[in-house]
Amino acid sequence: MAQQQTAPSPAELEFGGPLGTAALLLLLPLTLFHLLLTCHSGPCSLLSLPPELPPLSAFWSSGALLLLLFWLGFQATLYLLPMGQVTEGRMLRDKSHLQYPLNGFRCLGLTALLVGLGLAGGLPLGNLSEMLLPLASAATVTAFFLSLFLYLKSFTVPPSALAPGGNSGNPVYDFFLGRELNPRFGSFDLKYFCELRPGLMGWALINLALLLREAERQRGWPSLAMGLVSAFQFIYVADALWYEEAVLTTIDIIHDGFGFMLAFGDLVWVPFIYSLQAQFLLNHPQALDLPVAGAICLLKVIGYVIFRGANSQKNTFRRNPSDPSVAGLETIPTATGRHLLVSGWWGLVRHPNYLGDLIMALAWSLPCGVTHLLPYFYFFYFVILLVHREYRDERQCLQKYGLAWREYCRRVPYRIVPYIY
Ligand SMILES: NC(=O)C1=CN([C@@H]2O[C@H](COP(=O)(O)OP(=O)(O)OC[C@H]3O[C@@H](n4cnc5c(N)ncnc54)[C@H](OP(=O)(O)O)[C@@H]3O)[C@@H](O)[C@H]2O)C=CC1
Ligand SMILES: CC(C)CCC[C@@H](C)[C@H]1CC=C2C3=C(CC[C@@]21C)[C@@]1(C)CC[C@H](O)C(C)(C)[C@@H]1CC3
Repeated sequence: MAQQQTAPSPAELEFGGPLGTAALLLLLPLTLFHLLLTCHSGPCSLLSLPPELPPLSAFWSSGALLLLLFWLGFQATLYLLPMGQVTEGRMLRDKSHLQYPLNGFRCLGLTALLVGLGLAGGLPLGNLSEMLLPLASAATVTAFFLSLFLYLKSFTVPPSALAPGGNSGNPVYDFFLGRELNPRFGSFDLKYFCELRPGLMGWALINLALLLREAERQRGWPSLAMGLVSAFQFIYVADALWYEEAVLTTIDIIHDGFGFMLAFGDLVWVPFIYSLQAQFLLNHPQALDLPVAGAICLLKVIGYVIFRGANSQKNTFRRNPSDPSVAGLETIPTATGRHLLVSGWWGLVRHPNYLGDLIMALAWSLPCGVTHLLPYFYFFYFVILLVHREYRDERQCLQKYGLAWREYCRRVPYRIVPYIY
């Protein structure tokens, strides 16, 4: 029988409960626009207001909204193309499994091909770099309406389809966290689509537009710093789509509902905030020596090896514990029948994937030099996000695995950074 979903108690509410989430609903868009404006201002000071505000008309254009809707429709069409394999997600509370298409990398390839053809045909992609403000407004409005739709839709599904944490009964809190775990139209999975497609590829496209604009301004090649930032971040996007299946064992897919947090995160925060380093470099060019660039590349490789190794190891183990690549690892049995890895990457710290991601985040900021704080915004935000995420995950794992989780914490005492945290 399907297990009934009970509302979390006030002590279990996350992000500061209704008040905290109400504040975030306002603060997240404000931070976004503050950063976009600051990045384009001369002083580019993270801690003071941009010296002059553009007219209100600079924040909105119907052209930007149309472009955004076209992009979403285009990516949705690619998502629906019957290419590649289909895989099964984790067992749900009603004992069923959902099917997910694994065509993300091919969609990236097709998108790259069409953009390449467009550029060869004279597509002025660099112009996108001057449309970021109205595009970000259009994406914010879209994310808001999508979240409202998701919130209303969640009242039409059975309790077994709700996320463990998003049904407190408080409308603001539930709107923010998301009530339904896997909202779908037929086989079209809205959360899985948004998590990996329009935002991630949009981020890579914005970076490319900024790089092209910089190259145009310099009448030739982009700077080394811009080249490194764009290449590092493109690798991150391509990696996410190549290992698309691994997203099915992340917290976003297995635990969090689809609400404003993820809709805004996926469609707005990722493309417009994660491209801040490239935006900064277009407006504040930085010279980079080759040896420094080499050291930054090494840091990126170290981060990537840890990030990819840890995520793939956990994903393979969760999908097939007898796979030869993970079968020899030491594990702890839990009362749920699932085991916890206690050697390999997951024996180093309790969140080795966060460690690798943080190292990469630093490597994305360093090419921007050390004269400004703004390019490091992503790194500082990411430390806060991942520390908080780790804390949330620990709480959930303690609930899921009880004594076995305590034993894991005893055997692997550090959370993210060995011997430090
Ligand atoms: N760039 C960005 O903005 C962001 C990137 N990320 C990245 O996304 C990736 C996924 O992160 P996230 O979803 O937060 O968390 P994880 O992928 O680490 O998933 C956590 C889950 O993994 C399982 N798990 C934990 N420990 C073990 C163990 N020892 N053995 C086996 N399974 C274990 C548990 O689920 P269960 O036991 O139920 O399987 C736990 O709930 C990370 O690399 C992170 O850095 C995350 C957030 C933002
Ligand atoms: C601003 C809000 C308070 C928080 C928003 C958080 C979101 C931006 C992130 C939550 C988890 C994410 C993941 C990725 C992107 C950022 C968000 C949506 C991810 C798709 C990036 C690429 C990785 O390879 C991944 C492991 C697939 C990531 C999964 C989690």
